[in-house]
Amino acid sequence: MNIRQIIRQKRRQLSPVERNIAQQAIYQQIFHHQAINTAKNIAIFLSFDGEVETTPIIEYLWQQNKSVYLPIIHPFSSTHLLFLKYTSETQLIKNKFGIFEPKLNVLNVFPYHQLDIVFTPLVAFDQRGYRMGMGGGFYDRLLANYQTQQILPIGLAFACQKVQHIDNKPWDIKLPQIIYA
Ligand SMILES: Nc1nc2c(c(=O)[nH]1)N(C=O)[C@@H](CNc1ccc(C(=O)N[C@@H](CCC(=O)O)C(=O)O)cc1)CN2
Ligand SMILES: Nc1ncnc2c1ncn2[C@@H]1O[C@H](COP(=O)(O)OP(=O)(O)OP(=O)(O)O)[C@@H](O)[C@H]1O
Repeated sequence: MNIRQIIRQKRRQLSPVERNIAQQAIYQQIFHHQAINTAKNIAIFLSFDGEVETTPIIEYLWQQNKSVYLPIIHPFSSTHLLFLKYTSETQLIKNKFGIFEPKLNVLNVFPYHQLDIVFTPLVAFDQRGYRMGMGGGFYDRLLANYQTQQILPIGLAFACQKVQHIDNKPWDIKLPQIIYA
């Protein structure tokens, strides 16, 4: 097994109690986070494969009148993501990876550079903020120029996903913040 598979398995194997305790601590950090509370347009993701459960975060953001967006795999350029507005009315369909995403309606596509916060999924991360994702390069491409666009990417993870050192490649982006517990 490679490191990606090992950490994915560790993440799936967290017990319900461990998962719950960690998630409550993560949610508390988010609910008290200055940049999140002052943001307007926030991209997040729907969890799969044992990722931190994002539904309570989304509920909180809706309550705070934030606009929430979810990634979809770009229909004509399958290496890129698009962000679509997510409301309680949004129709969800499973993408080719088995992850739920909003049904494409061009009216709901939101320009990436207008996002304030991008919650970023990850498989493994290190102290420096380097991350390893699912291997598609989606978030590395997406966030390549985040610093010039006033976007704040925030990684979300369990403590068991932290590793000593990510052997980072030239295209790997370093996350300025990772919320984990
Ligand atoms: N919740 C969530 N949504 C997300 C991501 C994520 O990491 N988490 N992504 C972050 O980039 C993108 C999806 N990236 C993915 C890349 C590879 C695989 C995957 O399971 N690959 C299979 C083999 C390929 C296949 O089935 O076609 C595997 O690893 O077994 C899944 C998602 C967009 N949406
Ligand atoms: N900024 C970029 N421009 C062009 N290609 C890129 C870029 N970032 C990543 N890639 C390509 O994507 C592929 C997958 O990258 P990598 O294994 O680092 O993905 P990952 O970080 O694990 O996945 P993700 O970002 O989707 O969570 C690499 O082969 C790389 O060539």
